[in-house]
Amino acid sequence: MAENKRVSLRLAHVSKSFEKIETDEVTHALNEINLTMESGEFISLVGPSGCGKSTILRLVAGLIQPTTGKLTVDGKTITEPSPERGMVFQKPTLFPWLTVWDNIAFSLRMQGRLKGNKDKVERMIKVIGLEKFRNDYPGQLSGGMAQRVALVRSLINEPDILLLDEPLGALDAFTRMNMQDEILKIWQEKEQLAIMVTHDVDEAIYMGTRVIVLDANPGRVVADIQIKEPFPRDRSSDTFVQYRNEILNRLHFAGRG
Ligand SMILES: Nc1ncnc2c1ncn2[C@@H]1O[C@H](COP(=O)(O)OP(=O)(O)OP(=O)(O)O)[C@@H](O)[C@H]1O
Repeated sequence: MAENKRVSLRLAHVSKSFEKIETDEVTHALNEINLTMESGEFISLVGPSGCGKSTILRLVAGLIQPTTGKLTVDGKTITEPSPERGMVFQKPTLFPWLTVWDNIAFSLRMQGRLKGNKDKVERMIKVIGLEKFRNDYPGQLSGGMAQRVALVRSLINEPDILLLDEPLGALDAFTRMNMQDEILKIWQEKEQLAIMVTHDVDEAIYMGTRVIVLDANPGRVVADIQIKEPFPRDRSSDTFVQYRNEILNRLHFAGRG
């Protein structure tokens, strides 16, 4: 596979408010977020419900615009979605009328790039171990299988920035751990910038090179912790437990508002 372009993502003084038209009520989803993230980093975003984690991903994806402040990739303002920033949602969003193979191949076909790239589709199917299911439809797959398809469907575009919104939230513990390793394998190979929202502190530490803790009302960063452990991480090591305690502590204080 081709090397990804190295990028630098910057959020400068980013705030985002949502206004309810019926009640004039304003939610300050994010307030004054200042962050710089680089290719090769795996960023885990954790924090209490409503602290703006998904809003950060949607801003980076270009699905919404900040109320004030700026998001830039290599100095260029993000104004709209781009295949260079791929998003994977918690609920797998597959086309029910297309087979596994066609779902994965969809974006290549739309861009007229499928011819000559069919081996890429094959490789992705192999990575997720669904060779025998290539001709099945999403309705015939388990939740974990569908999520794997959704993941590689996004990865096939080789995005410079991979946005993961609780991609493993709906999976059972065993599938979830396997998927964590699969995502890490692909990320390590591509050295892209990955930003993942998770509610699971162990997952955040197991996968992240950096864990960012947010608090709500208004959404803001309360801790930015580098995880300096080599991969693969040992969930029961002393250092891992120390990181877990530190992050749980921050979350506890965050939760108290
Ligand atoms: N389109 C919208 N319209 C109005 N309010 C919104 C909208 N999107 C998000 N919000 C509000 O902004 C705040 C942050 O939402 P967001 O989904 O980013 O939080 P989160 O940290 O991802 O939460 P959770 O962990 O529960 O998924 C919440 O109070 C939410 O209700």
